[in-house]
Amino acid sequence: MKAGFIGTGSMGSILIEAFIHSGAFNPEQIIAGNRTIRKAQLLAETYPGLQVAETNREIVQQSDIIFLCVKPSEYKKVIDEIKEDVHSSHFLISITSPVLIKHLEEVLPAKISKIIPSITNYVLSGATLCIHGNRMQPEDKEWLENILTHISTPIRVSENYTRISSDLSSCGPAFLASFIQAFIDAAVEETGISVEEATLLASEMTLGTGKLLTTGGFTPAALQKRVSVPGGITAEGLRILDKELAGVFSQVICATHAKYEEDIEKAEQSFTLKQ
Ligand SMILES: NC(=O)C1=CN([C@@H]2O[C@H](COP(=O)(O)OP(=O)(O)OC[C@H]3O[C@@H](n4cnc5c(N)ncnc54)[C@H](O)[C@@H]3O)[C@@H](O)[C@H]2O)C=CC1
Ligand SMILES: O=C(O)[C@@H]1CCC=N1
Repeated sequence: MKAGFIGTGSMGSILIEAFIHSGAFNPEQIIAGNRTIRKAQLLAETYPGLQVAETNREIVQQSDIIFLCVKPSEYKKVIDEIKEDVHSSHFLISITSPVLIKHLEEVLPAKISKIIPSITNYVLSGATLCIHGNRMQPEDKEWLENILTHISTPIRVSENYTRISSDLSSCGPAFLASFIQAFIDAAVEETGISVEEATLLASEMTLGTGKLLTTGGFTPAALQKRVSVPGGITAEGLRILDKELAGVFSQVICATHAKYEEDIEKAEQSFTLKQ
């Protein structure tokens, strides 16, 4: 089986590296291309055997499964370029949330799924959201999710919940890192602890907390309760957080959803304009 990657920017590269490191694909099974070809060539230098394509058509012609890893604004252009080479036996995997599966199915005969990866997949962790199109048979869904299991926990979501699921799973690492950054900055400013030491402590804490919330059997609420010794110190800090963060995540979600609606509209226009 050959896997093709159109776009080797941030997420395309992360997926390729994660698939290789996890053993899901060996470099010889991968063909990749990018508008700035140097980015794909760098991957080939790191992973000998990985084939660099000069054109997107070449990627499609040589692949069984194609990962489309460009931004939504580039989708229509890429699809117009490759559509004659896409067959009903191809698997086409889109990794972007605002391009709806129905639009892709209207213009391409392939079996189509949308998967939303996360930077956490780089360390073979976190979720990959799976939204399968109508042509994906039960065995196709299982096959694709088996591949994704090498790098993540595949989780099926409804397309209606793509944005909020992606906020939690894919934007989440950046949101959490922003929270941790603020904690570290305050620690340094208030106490004089070194940035390095504060960062190490916060990072180890984050890893451990992630384990407690996944394999450790804790819910977020149970975890707060367990750490907050009655009459103790944690409760003093949580009191401030509860007060100051009230409503913050509602604002975050409203902002991501507003941008998402804008992107969906632009993507829809690109698909309906010049058919
Ligand atoms: N970065 C992240 O954590 C996540 C990103 N995504 C989605 O992945 C998609 C790509 O995002 P990034 O990789 O972060 O963006 P990026 O800008 O780093 O990568 C996109 C790549 O596509 C290439 N490209 C553009 N037009 C092309 C064309 N016609 N042919 C071939 N290559 C072309 C660009 O040169 C660039 O390297 C976005 O839709 C984003 O929403 C999804 C989940 C997480
Ligand atoms: O910022 C973005 O648009 C992408 C979507 C999910 C994570 N990064």
